[in-house]
Amino acid sequence: MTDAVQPTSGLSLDRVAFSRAGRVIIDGVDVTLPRGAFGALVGPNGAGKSTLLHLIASIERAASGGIVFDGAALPTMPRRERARTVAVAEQQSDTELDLSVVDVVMLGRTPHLGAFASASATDAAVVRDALAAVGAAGLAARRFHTLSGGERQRVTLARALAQQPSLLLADEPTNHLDIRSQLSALSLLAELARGGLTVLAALHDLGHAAAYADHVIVLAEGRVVAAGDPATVLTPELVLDVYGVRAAVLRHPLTGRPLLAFAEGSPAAAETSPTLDLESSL
Ligand SMILES: Nc1ncnc2c1ncn2[C@@H]1O[C@H](COP(=O)(O)OP(=O)(O)OP(=O)(O)O)[C@@H](O)[C@H]1O
Repeated sequence: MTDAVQPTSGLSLDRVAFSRAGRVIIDGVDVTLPRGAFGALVGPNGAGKSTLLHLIASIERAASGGIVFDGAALPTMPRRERARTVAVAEQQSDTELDLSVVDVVMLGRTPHLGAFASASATDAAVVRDALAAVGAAGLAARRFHTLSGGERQRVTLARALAQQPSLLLADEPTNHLDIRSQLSALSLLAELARGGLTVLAALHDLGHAAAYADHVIVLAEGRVVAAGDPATVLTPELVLDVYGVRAAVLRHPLTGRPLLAFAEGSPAAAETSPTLDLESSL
């Protein structure tokens, strides 16, 4: 099941394909994500999530297919314009950068600076706001390479936010974060999406996708096997098919959103893993 509706604005991928060393990694992927939506890209290890984000950001070039954002083809967009449009927060940030945190986040302002122009008070304010948004204001004066994994993750997200993009791609933005920071990062992304930013985040945690995303895209072996709203897509059958894991889908007692519980087991046992309403199951 894939979305058939083409949005007038937002992200649209049309039969995107990519191979590496003769092996097909992305195999005719269609994606539709309206502007201001928080999309979660999920799928098993090696499914092609990071590769797809790289193709959208033009870090790598698709062999074929269309990648369009707000009506403009991203791969052929002038580099500087693309850098003002799309930002990527990667999971593996440059750990050896011997720069202060403020300078790392200021790198996000590069596409907005004139040639040879130095950062303005506005740039400094954007950097400050980005650090505050990710809860990292207190790290501003630190050297980036001295930060912990979770601190780097937040600063990397701040650098992407400082770019003030219209499309934010985040590769496992909760990796390395403690539970409170995971939830803050996800609610920040959801809030930014409500403000009009289009967000596509590769997430491993299906529970996070269910709890925060407007739209879930499931990738397996380089293909989209399901896409749509979390409650429709994240079913026990889908989880079993794609991950080989039994799942029960409950209703979160605090938020009303889907809540997934997992168990290893045989497909036969999965027949007893229905979609449940937590309140009715208690
Ligand atoms: N540099 C490379 N050379 C050869 N194959 C690669 C390279 N990078 C990735 N691949 C392969 O491409 C496929 C997709 O990888 P990708 O990193 O996009 O998957 P992913 O869904 O992000 O995985 P994970 O959840 O493990 O991060 C995998 O089979 C991987 O082994």
